[in-house]
Amino acid sequence: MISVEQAKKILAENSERGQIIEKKLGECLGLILAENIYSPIDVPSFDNSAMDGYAMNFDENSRSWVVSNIIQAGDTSEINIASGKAARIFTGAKIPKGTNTVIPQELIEVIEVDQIKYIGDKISSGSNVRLKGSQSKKNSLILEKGQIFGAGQIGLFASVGVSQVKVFATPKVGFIVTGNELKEPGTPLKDGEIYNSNGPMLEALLKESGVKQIKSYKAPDDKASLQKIIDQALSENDILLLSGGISVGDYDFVKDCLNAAKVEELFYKIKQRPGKPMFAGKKDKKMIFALPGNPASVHSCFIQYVRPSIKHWLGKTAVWEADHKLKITEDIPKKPGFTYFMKGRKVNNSVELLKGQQSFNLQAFATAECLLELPAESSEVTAGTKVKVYDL
Ligand SMILES: Nc1nc2c(c(=O)[nH]1)N[C@H]1C(S)=C(S)[C@@H](COP(=O)(O)OP(=O)(O)OC[C@H]3O[C@@H](n4cnc5c(N)ncnc54)[C@H](O)[C@@H]3O)O[C@H]1N2
Ligand code: MOO
Repeated sequence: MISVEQAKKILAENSERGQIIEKKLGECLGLILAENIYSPIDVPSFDNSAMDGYAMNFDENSRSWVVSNIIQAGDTSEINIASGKAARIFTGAKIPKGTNTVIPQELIEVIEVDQIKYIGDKISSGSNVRLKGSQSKKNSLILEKGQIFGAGQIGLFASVGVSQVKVFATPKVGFIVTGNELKEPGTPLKDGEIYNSNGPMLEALLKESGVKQIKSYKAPDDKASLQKIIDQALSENDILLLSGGISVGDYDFVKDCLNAAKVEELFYKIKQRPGKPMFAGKKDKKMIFALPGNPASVHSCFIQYVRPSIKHWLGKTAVWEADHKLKITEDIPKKPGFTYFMKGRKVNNSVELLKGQQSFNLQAFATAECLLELPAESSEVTAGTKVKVYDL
């Protein structure tokens, strides 16, 4: 049996990265940028007006002008404004030659149809002009690789005209739930049967982790059927998860079947609670995680081992570290020798333990915000001690 730290080290050394592929900007939400992006143009690409108003060559001594032109946003013609003249102009429209300033229309009095007068006192030369290149200079670095795509990044790239970028491909992930006792929610239960909660939970965890191609499989506790499904799922996916059947019972066939499928073992059994009998393996570049069937073990092991491996695949860095170190609000007794992962909630910059920590019990996950880690060596962790915290 290995420690949590050893298990994470082995996975960090063996995790794979997705291929670098080209994607249309509109398909990049949630993906990781795999190249530095330089602006192909100046943005704005021309000096333009920040206000609806009037453009003129402003100097402190002149306060009235004759309006000679009207310039709309999108007008591409070359317009020259003579000295003493002004142009009626609108937000986003190109600043015409011969002008350097825009006065908003609220500060202008129209004396006659084409005669205007400035009635304010705050305007100076250059006011309300958005200069060429003031957002992004041509050829300047606008985003470094490794950033995740959200609306902000997509908006920025669109503004400089980038329509296609290099990103890390997302993995195809399959998960197999094993167990004769499983029924789907929405169907009646016989005594001795339970609802399959791991399946829907794993699907949601995968989606939350940024996986887009997900296949689910179901296997009975029968070696030949399980073998067939494992072989099929291995051929169809980059990452394979299993729930259940990895412990020592007479019907726990997952490990034997993975061996038969030539999955190389990275580790089996971790000194942790919950999730002791977890298995991780590899076949070529495919990652395989067999998660102990108890639902809270599935969730906890996913957060500790599967999610970081997926994030690494997606191109993220520093995926194995805790998100915070926070004080616990109460004494927590524990047995030394095992790392504990416990469901908690953040309160005033500390973390509070939730009720219902058993590995069959999913209630705490409904209100949990994080997992807190109690170190293997300690026998009791006293209130006020800072512990590692992982956001859910
Ligand atoms: N003699 C021993 N027995 C057990 C040990 C041990 O060390 N020695 N370890 C225990 C621990 S810890 C865990 S965790 C479980 C892991 O067992 P398996 O991975 O073989 O899982 P199963 O036996 O198939 O199921 C365990 C439990 O979880 C329920 N389950 C399974 N799949 C689902 C699902 N999709 N949705 C909801 N619940 C599910 C299943 O009904 C069982 O109650 O082994 C302990 N035993
Ligand atoms: O450690 Mo096992 O994962 O249920 O309690």
